[in-house]
Amino acid sequence: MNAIQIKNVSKQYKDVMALDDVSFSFEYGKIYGFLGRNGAGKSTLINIIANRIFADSGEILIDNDLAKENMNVHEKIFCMSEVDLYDTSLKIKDHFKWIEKFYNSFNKEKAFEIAEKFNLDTNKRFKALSKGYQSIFKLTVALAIDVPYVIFDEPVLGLDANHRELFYNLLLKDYEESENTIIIATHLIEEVANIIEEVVLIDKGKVLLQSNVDSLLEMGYSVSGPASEVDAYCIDKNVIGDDELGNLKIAYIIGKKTQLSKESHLSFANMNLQKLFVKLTEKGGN
Ligand SMILES: Nc1ncnc2c1ncn2[C@@H]1O[C@H](COP(=O)(O)OP(=O)(O)OP(=O)(O)O)[C@@H](O)[C@H]1O
Repeated sequence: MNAIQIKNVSKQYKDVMALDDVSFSFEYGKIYGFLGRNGAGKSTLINIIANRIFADSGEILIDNDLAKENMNVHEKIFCMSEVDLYDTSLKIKDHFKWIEKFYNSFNKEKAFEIAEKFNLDTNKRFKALSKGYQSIFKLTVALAIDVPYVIFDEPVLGLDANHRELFYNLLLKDYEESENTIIIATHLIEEVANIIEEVVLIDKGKVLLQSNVDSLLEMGYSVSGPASEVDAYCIDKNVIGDDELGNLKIAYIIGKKTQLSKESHLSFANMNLQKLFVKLTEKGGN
């Protein structure tokens, strides 16, 4: 079922076409990776879905209702983004009290529980938090709001590895319990590869690819071993990238695996999705 339908949406900033006739749908109850390089148009589309800015043309439907300036629709969506919408001089615990007044679906007790898991000091003022903890506060709010559509724009920027893992674990636990639609916009595919089911890849304002993760992984594979053997194996293959460490090499290949000889020292593994995306979006330079 199509939950969020994006129909022919365009948005131009002076000479930049941030979104160019974009059409696709986010289906109900899935976790999406909304991917693209810096400046691809991810935040622009999210801000249009969240009614923070308006498209020049096209429309967004949410559960078949037009989203533009429609409060009924927007009670179904929460968007955690980098934009600071919070009063920076307020203490975190007071933010939770305010948010509870504005959002029926905000569970304050749950927010305090999540804050404790992250060791977020709720007696501190927002402006006194480190950059990482400011992000954690915003994630905490998003995780404590139970709406059908939750959008995260670069959620783990500034978080250390432990806090990233904690965030992903909490997100997955919520998802399993609620089956809400979750959209994670990021340029770090490998970060989210283990938790997302579907990928929408956007580049220069256009959708390049929409696929489920399993199909993407089936597009190719990686081969590793002694550099000279990897090079020999790759001669007639579609290699999209490689990494070397001393005499060892790993190459990323699009296509089907071919049989290795018994004497071979090579081994196969999954495609690296980040390499695949770099390849798919590399035309046009940096
Ligand atoms: N308010 C604005 N004024 C002018 N240009 C803008 C504005 N907002 C976005 N753009 C431009 O539109 C394009 C898309 O930007 P957008 O922020 O949507 O990309 P993004 O995919 O979210 O990138 P990032 O991962 O770097 O956040 C970029 O070229 C950007 O410079």
